[in-house]
Amino acid sequence: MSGPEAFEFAADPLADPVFGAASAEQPAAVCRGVGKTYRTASESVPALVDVSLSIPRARVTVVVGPSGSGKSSLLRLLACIDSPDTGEVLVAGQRVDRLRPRARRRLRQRQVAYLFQRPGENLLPYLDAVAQVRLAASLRGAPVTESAALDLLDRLGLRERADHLPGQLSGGEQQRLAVACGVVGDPALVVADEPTAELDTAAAERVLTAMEDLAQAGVGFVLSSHDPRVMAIADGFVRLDHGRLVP
Ligand SMILES: Nc1ncnc2c1ncn2[C@@H]1O[C@H](COP(=O)(O)OP(=O)(O)OP(=O)(O)O)[C@@H](O)[C@H]1O
Repeated sequence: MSGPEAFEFAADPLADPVFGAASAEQPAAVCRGVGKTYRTASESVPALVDVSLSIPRARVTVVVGPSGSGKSSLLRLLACIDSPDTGEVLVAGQRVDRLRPRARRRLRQRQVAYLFQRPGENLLPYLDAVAQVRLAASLRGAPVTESAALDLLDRLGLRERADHLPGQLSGGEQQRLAVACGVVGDPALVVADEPTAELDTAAAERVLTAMEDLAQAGVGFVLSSHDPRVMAIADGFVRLDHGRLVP
């Protein structure tokens, strides 16, 4: 069989290994029976219904589905930005839904990177590229030397831009820099909602190649997209429709 396959997410997520110390075999994230409903004054919108899945490390997972199917809601839960109403979310083996706000922030800081669609929103305007990478690593509790930060920028084709501020970089370069900041310090998970939405074809392809390459080091990438170029780098898919997983 050729091409990416759906992971066996829904089959038996409870059969994952015991979630103790972080390990390469441990999934980057797991959802078990997750439900999320948005309540407004006039209605309740069930955005996710009984979602069980596992996001592996060292792979690119792409969340697909029609508009309003719950993709962004799922990514926000995985990124520890939001909490489920029912069920469990584990990131790097820790039950996110049980953590107090401070511990949840710490887990998010150490184990999760969230990339916004607009490249510039991922970066601090007053730091050059190498300083952005070093700050991201320090915030993750895993400081890196200037030379290690430069090596990472080199892998992303940004070595010559190391002393540039975000405003001096193209959108594609900014997004690759954001990917560098996302993966430095070895988080479990990099979450990106429509990461190529603001990029032209060439820039999108370079960002995606970088993600594909860096995933091999062990981080789990989870992306949502309607973009066939993003789907082309997927190792596996999560398909949603009306908030439910579809096979
Ligand atoms: N803050 C909110 N309050 C009320 N309803 C919301 C809120 N956020 C999302 N929803 C609703 O929840 C459902 C899922 O939304 P979500 O943004 O997760 O879908 P999506 O698949 O990411 O959509 P798109 O592809 O259009 O970005 C939709 O019906 C949406 O209208």
